[in-house]
Parts: sequence; C-alpha cells; structure tokens
Amino acid sequence: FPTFQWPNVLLAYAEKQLYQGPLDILAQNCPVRINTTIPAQWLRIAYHDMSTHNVDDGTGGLDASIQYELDRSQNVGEGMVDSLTDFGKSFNIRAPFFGMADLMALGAILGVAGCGGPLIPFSAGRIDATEAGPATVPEPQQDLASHTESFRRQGFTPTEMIALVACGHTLGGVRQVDFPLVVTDPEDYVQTFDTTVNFDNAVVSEYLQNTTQNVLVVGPNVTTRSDFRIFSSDGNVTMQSLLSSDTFNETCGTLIERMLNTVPSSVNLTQPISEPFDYVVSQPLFSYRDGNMSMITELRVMNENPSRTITMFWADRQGSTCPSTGCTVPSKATEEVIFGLIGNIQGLSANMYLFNATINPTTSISKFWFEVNENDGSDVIVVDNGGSGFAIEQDSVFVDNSRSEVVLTSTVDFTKLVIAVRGDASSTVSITTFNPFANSSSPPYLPVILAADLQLDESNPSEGGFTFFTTNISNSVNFLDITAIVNSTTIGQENVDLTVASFPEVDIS
Ligand code: HEM
Repeated sequence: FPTFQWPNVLLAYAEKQLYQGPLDILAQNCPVRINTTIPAQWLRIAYHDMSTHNVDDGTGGLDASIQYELDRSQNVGEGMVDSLTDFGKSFNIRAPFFGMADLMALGAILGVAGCGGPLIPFSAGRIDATEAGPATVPEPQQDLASHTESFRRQGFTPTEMIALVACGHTLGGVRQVDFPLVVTDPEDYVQTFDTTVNFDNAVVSEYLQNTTQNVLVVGPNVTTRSDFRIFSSDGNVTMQSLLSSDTFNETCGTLIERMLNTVPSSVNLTQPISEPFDYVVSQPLFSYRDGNMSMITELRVMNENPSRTITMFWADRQGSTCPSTGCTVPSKATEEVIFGLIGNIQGLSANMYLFNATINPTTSISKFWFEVNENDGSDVIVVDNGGSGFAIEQDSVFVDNSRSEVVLTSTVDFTKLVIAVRGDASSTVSITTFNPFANSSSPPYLPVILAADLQLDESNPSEGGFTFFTTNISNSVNFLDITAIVNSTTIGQENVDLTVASFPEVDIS
C-alpha cells in the first residue's frame, strides 16, 4: 500500500470517502429506484455534466454546472434531481475543498462498482462551477456526424465514442414520460437498454445477436436510433471487441475514468486513488484542562494484526522535557476498520489505533511519529511521514475537544463550540463554518457558509494562560476555519474537521 504524505487534506479526505464514506449505501448491490437503478442515474448525470467540456479551449467538464442546466430538455428526468439530492442533501460529505463535482465522480465510481463493473481509480479536486455551461449534451435525434463532433469536442475519438456509449448504456434505460418520441407506448414506463440490471456487456452481446430491445437501437422511431448509428458506425468492429467481458470492463474502466477526470484545464486533480494508503493519521484533537494539554489522534494501519503494538512519540516545542528519543505513549485502543463497497471488493482489512497523549502545555508539542511493531519477527517500522514527522503547525489556537459540547434540546440540537487561545481576553477569534446541507428545496444545492465572531466563554474561565471563546453552531457543520488575533499576531487553522471530533453530549431538553 502507498504511504501518505501528511498533510494533504484533499487527498486524505478523498481516500476516506472512497473507502470509508457513507455514499456507497446507495450503490451497493445496484439498488433499484423508480424503475431504474441509483447507479444508472449517477452515471448519466456524470456524463451529462461532463458533456460541457470543450477540448479546443479547455473549458467545461465535470464541474457540477448541471445544477444550473436542469431546465434544458437534454437533462430531462427526475434522476437528475434525485442524484443531486443524494450528493447535496442526504449525507454530510461535501467539504470546502470537496464539492458537488467530486461527489458526482465518486458516485459514478461507486455506482459502477456496486453494479459489478470495473473498479475505477478516484481522483479529487474538481472545482464546482457557479453558472451553466453550454448546452452540448448529445441527443438521440441528432445524426452520427453531430455525435462524432460532440464526442471529439469532449475529448473522445469515434472508436471511444462507440465504447463509451455502450459502457453507459449497460445501466438503466429510457423513460416514456421523458422521451415520448423514443418510447412511444404510454404503457411502457421504462425500456431498459439490455436485459440485465448489472454493469456488464449484455448491451453489446444482445446488440450483436440482434436480440436487443434497446430503444435507441430498435425503437419504433428511426430518427432516435442513435445507439444503432453509433454502434454500427465502424461496421461493428468496436462492438465485436467488447464481446470479451474482460475487454469490456477494461475499456469501460479506462474511458469512464477519463470521462470523470475531464475537467476545465485550470483544474488540477489529485493522484488517482486505486488502493488505500497505509499509516493514515487522523487530525489531532486538543484540549486544555487542569494544567495539561491532551492530544487525541488515530493511526490507521492496513491489514489486521491482533499482536501489533504501536507507540506514539512526540517532540516538544522547546526541546526541554521530552528525552531526545521523544515523549511516548502506547496506543490506547484498537478498532477494526469497517471498509465499504470498494474495500470489500478488494478484500481489505485494517486496524485503527487510538492515542491519547498528555502533553506539558508549557513545552507543548511540535511533531509526532510512531513505531509500529508487528511482533512477528519483522523489523519495527518507523512511521514518521518520510522523516519529517507529523508537524503541529501551531499550538496556540485550537477547538477544545473536551470543553466543546453537543447540546441536546427539546427543539433544535446545536454544538457549543469552545476554542482555546494561548493568550488573554484581549484576543479575538472568528470562524467560518461550512455546512454541507443545502437549505434550498431545489438545485443548485449550495452549501451554507457562515462567518461568526466568538465571545468570551463565561462558563470556561481562563486557566493556565489559555482563554476560552465560544459560539453556537449547527450540528451539521462539518468543517471550519479559525482566525485569531493574539498579541497582534494573526494565527489560525484551516479546514478543521469536526467529523472526527468527539465532543461530549449535554442534554438540556
Ligand atoms: C450520443 C450519446 C448519447 C445519447 C444520445 C444518449 C441518450 C440517452 C437517453 C435518451 C437516455 C434515457 C434517459 C431517461 O429516460 O431518463 C439515456 C439514458 C442513460 N444514458 Fe445515455 N446517451 C448517450 C451517451 C451516454 C454516455 C456516454 C453515457 C455514460 C458513459 C450514458 C449513460 C446513460 C445512462 C447510465 C442512462 C440510464 C439512466 C437511467 O436509467 O436513469 N449515455 N441516454
């Protein structure tokens, strides 16, 4: 397994969503929704969103511009809003650096895998558009030359066009209400492209055997037989090659990956993630209380090993109290990691090791690292982030993990956020919070981003040189940025991950 170079918030988060995120619940076993499958809806929306790409000037691509394009006839169908609702309103997955477009790519990858298709590597870092792109989604009544030109503009050759359409049209089908000129019988709610629900090459074999019921091949309306014109455009040479299911899976995996990674030329994606990282450290959580600073963190280690022992080391900021070999603490608890859909397909296992270090607040901590002993005769492994250790950038402003509270009330629960500042009451603290759940009832589903100034916390009087500031935030906030001015110096933290925090609950209902 590759090791992870810390910190890289986007890469760590993308890997976590791929392997341990909640979205795969809607992809596992290719679940049915309104006469199609959720993965079919997700793959279609990803293609339509990407269709705005123009290789000639590097604009458009998978950028979630579809959120502003739903009134176009090209994008008809409730699958579009359903999918956006899955991504934007059902799970707290979106992050300031991980938007709707990354979620659409993740959804397509999980969907294809959930329906038994190839495992597609995931790259993240897409930037969400703030307005519609050009209306360039291919439509079934267009002729072959238009389709060939559309795919060229999107970055695909005529041969790749044939394969990509077959790869897409292995899932789902055509709805009568949305395409009455394609599916002409009003009794027919939906006409599936092939006889199997799964991601497989039945769409190809049934076409070549002339048993296909794909309405875009044999439908009553000759004008809308776009799949027929595309599939047969090279004398069926490409379709013949896809009769091998290995070739089908490989070709589709590569082409769908390219489709998902088609982004405006100004966007840089992360490296493709095709396996989990070994030795992933979770964001440390700090608290100051009774003369001590505590730091909680977790280390994920691939492959379960009940005899493995791990020690965490840290160096202090002043270089005085820790021995030269570092202060140490053994892991406190070990948990089995629950991998989702992709991890199960890859047969993965891992353990999570929890550390709770008590740190002298005066000498504090500058960096930490680990020694991993498998206790199987092999050498002890030093996990030190390629030699540099896992650095704590600053130790003077942090969300206090034991003073902050999740407050349960008889109406709306909220979080009382407490931020500790190494400084006096003249310090100021402000935050910007990110709530992934859109508060609009229809797309565009934009996250809710709010700024707030914190107040001195009356219930947490200053102690040991630390002053505590507070404000109440929604429980749905998953990330926040902190800016503090302490002794005229501005310090802060970006993308503080509240999903890994473990605030105590207080019931006042
Ligand atoms: C010339 C190109 C294409 C045309 C004219 C076309 C046309 C259509 C039409 C008319 C439907 C029915 C939609 C509905 O009833 O909601 C459909 C469904 C679908 N298309 Fe395409 N398509 C094209 C290319 C692609 C590509 C390249 C992909 C993805 C790789 C794709 C993926 C899908 C999927 C997954 C569905 C099923 C959606 C569902 O059941 O909810 N299509 N397509």
